[in-house]
Amino acid sequence: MATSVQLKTQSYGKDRVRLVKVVRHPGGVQDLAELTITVLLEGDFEASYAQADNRNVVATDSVKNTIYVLAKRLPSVLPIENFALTIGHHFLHTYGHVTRVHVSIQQHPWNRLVVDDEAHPHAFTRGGEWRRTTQLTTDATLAAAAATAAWTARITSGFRGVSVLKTTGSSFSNFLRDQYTTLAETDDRILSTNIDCQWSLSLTDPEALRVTDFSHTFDVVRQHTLKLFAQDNSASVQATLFRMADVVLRDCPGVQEISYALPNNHVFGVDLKPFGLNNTGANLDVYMPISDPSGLITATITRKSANL
Ligand SMILES: O=c1[nH]c(=O)c2[nH]c(=O)[nH]c2[nH]1
Repeated sequence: MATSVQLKTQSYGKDRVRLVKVVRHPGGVQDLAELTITVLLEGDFEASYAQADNRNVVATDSVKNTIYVLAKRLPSVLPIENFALTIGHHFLHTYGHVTRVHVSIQQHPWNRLVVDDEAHPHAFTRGGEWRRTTQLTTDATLAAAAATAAWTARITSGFRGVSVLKTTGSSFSNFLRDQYTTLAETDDRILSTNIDCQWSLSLTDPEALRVTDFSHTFDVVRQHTLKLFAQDNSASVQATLFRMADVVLRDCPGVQEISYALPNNHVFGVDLKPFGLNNTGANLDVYMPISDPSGLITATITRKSANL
């Protein structure tokens, strides 16, 4: 039967693969990594959609198994960027009909428990709900075009869900006022957000990827972001976001561009006038956090190209 439709794009694989890897050092100290992983494949899979022909389909169950096998073979799954590179490399090279692999990894924080002032060798406490993240896309067609490189990859690093709040040092005024505006200007408010930050590194070849210290960059970007949040005399979430990006791009020459998504989790002063209480201005100290809706400020900041 002739058909007038065709597959435009596809990717498939396994989502939310959960993995814990323990590294046991001589002497009894053990390390722990907990990851959630997504692997999606692109390539010659049209027949599985259009002709119900599964011969080229690597079962998503096999994709999941492969992740565990690769984790077993490696001494460590950290840093997650290197594990993503191993996974991407594996699928691209094992299956000739796979032309592109997307790998996304989240690392859930576990900190060593401190017992009687000493770091415990094998007990941990969950370090909150934030996650370190990486996204990798590796592409065989690009590699073939480059001819010299065995393969190539685009990789981003980041973190999501880092919850921060400051009780002063934030204002919001001089914004557009029209018939829809009810918000009062403020020169002192609570600023609360969950930082979502992703950056890309300028990596040109597999060797650059291999020697990059992803964890050092992660530490520096996170520290700069949190320090700027605390110290900035914020005129708006937008202005603070831009300053965060500016300080990272100034101090990390390898970072090509950086994106933030910052919800503005509103925490408004409560009107206590009906109770004869002054809860405004210098007397404001009782607030009500609003769960929904929040503002959401997103931006990508990049380097100006040299010839601009
Ligand atoms: O920092 C802010 N930026 C906005 O765009 C905005 N809009 C709003 O209602 N409050 C705020 N705060």
